[in-house]
Amino acid sequence: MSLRVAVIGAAGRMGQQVCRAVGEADDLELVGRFDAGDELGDLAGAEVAVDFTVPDATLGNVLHCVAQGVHAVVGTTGWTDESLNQVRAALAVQPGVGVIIAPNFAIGAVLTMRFAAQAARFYESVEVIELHHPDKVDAPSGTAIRTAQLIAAARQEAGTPTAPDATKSGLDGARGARVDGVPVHAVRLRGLVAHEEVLLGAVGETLTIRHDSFDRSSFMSGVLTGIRGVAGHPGLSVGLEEYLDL
Ligand SMILES: NC(=O)C1=CN([C@@H]2O[C@H](COP(=O)(O)OP(=O)(O)OC[C@H]3O[C@@H](n4cnc5c(N)ncnc54)[C@H](OP(=O)(O)O)[C@@H]3O)[C@@H](O)[C@H]2O)C=CC1
Ligand SMILES: O=C(O)C1=N[C@H](C(=O)O)C[C@H](O)C1
Repeated sequence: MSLRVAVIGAAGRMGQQVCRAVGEADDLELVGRFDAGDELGDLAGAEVAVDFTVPDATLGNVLHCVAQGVHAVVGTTGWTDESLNQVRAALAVQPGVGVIIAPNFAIGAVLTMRFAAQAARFYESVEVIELHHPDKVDAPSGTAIRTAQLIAAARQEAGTPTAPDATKSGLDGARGARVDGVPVHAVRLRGLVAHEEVLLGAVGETLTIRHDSFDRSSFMSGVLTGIRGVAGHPGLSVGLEEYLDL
């Protein structure tokens, strides 16, 4: 028997790819497509809903899914500690329901975050650069924010000193945005899809960890892992790594 799946944001760049990937999977059945303005209702009887919408809408969509007892696989960005806690509170009264919120479903991006966190304590300096298509509405990317948070946490745990930076004057924004103290720079360029570089520097050497998604098909294997795994992971999981044996 196939797992019934609904897609929210189905007409979007990611939503269209997810609908295709679900439609092509023998063990999954696409039962509903929802877009802006649609009533989610009972999510067309889906057991799992996938959300690739916009930061302003995703929390409401996920809370609706949880209230309906529908598992949720979420790729939309814009999550904060506060909105994640609202999901945890909703899940507390719906035992058995699973939600996975992952800033990036591409395996290379998951590994980049992991490798960057491993490397971070060995280098004096670290900066993150994310590069995306110019139709992206948020900056920096959710992946870059999460990468910087993981780097900062690893450095704090290891007692790594703050990275050196003698900048005293200059133009606003020239040093990027700070995420937990880590500089994050966002590039928007026609021709790109989704790319990230973590630059690490020590005396006499640098290490660059780079991931490139050249096509949105790169996210589909991870999304399908989320869809197939979410019922077996009740509660909130943040990051695809929680489903992988890393
Ligand atoms: N985790 C991951 O691996 C990835 C995450 N993303 C993230 O996914 C999100 C979507 O990206 P992308 O597909 O490129 O964006 P798009 O703008 O192409 O798609 C978003 C879709 O959601 C629709 N939408 C807006 N509001 C609602 C709502 N309230 N209910 C239902 N649908 C709604 C939009 O409709 P309309 O245009 O009519 O407003 C649009 O069709 C972004 O946050 C992006 O950062 C992207 C790629 C990979
Ligand atoms: O909007 C995108 O395209 C992407 N969004 C996600 C993010 O903000 O990290 C994931 C990936 O970078 C593509």
